[in-house]
Amino acid sequence: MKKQKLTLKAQEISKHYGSAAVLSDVTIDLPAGEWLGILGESGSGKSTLLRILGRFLDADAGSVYFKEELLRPVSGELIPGHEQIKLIHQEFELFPNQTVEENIAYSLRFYDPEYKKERVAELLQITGLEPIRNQKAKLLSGGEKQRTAIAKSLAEQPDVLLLDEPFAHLDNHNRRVLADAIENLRQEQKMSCIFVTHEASDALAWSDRIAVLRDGKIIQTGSPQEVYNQPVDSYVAELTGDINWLADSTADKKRFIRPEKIKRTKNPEKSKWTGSVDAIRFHGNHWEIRCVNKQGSLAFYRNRKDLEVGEQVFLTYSERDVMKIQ
Ligand SMILES: Nc1ncnc2c1ncn2[C@@H]1O[C@H](COP(=O)(O)OP(=O)(O)OP(=O)(O)O)[C@@H](O)[C@H]1O
Repeated sequence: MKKQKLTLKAQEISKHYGSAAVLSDVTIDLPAGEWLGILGESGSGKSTLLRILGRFLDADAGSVYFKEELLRPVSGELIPGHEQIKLIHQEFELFPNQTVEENIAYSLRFYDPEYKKERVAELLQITGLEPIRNQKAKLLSGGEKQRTAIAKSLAEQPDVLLLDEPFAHLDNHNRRVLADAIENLRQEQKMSCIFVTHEASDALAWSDRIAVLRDGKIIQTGSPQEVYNQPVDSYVAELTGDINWLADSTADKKRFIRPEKIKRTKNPEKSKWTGSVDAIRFHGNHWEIRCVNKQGSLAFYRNRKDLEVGEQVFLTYSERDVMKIQ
């Protein structure tokens, strides 16, 4: 195992709002350079956790360390936050009447003008904002605001970036552009990042490691592949993708399989599941075929539409791909 120092460490963080527990004993390790995705449903406590990590909110119990330094409580301080940990809120906090370039340059107002100019140009390029550098912030789309806020927060090269739902409310085009900007950041800026999301596909695509947050508790941490292929329970299995419960599941041993692991066979002797097509749905890059028999239903994917509703199908899968949860 690689010996690596942590940039950020949160230890046994708990937080209540009134009598409601929002976070319970949350422990998070962020090694230098890692992108950690926190995946959880709406209301699971993601934003609260980010605000505690960014020093905008105090936990009721637990500690946050930045490179071995225990962070002081934030309440009572005039300016919350931390110089090396930048939190980008969902509201972005840009100056509406200033241009993209002016918003970014503001973060560097105490720097040498020559350096400021170079750094702003670099940030505009990394985040793909160069073509709209002179656009006023109030006229930007959601995705452009998001990228400007990221560029502004990166200006002083913080060690840790905290992103609250970076892809929320973006159309496909803006998601693509932001994704390219993030890829550039990962490669060129070498910073650590914690981002929270309720979209499994974003967490799976962008994280080195994922922590699944459910009702304020971390219930699984692992690589995207581990969380997807070896979920600790049916909640994580269903949160991270489509699943088919197999009819031989029992109360104390549930068995399920992802639709992409199921194959069609023309040979009835090789079939593990026989039924008829009940519905066909087009998803752009694949077709979802939903089949039924007396025991239940099963969905699988095809990359072309070679079946009709009502048609009989023989399906097979490898026992290796069946996931089992006690
Ligand atoms: N200032 C507050 N006072 C009281 N309750 C709050 C406060 N802030 C958040 N909550 C509650 O705490 C819970 C967790 O909120 P939080 O915003 O951290 O969740 P989230 O996972 O980020 O949700 P979303 O994905 O919808 O933004 C929610 O039930 C929310 O209503």
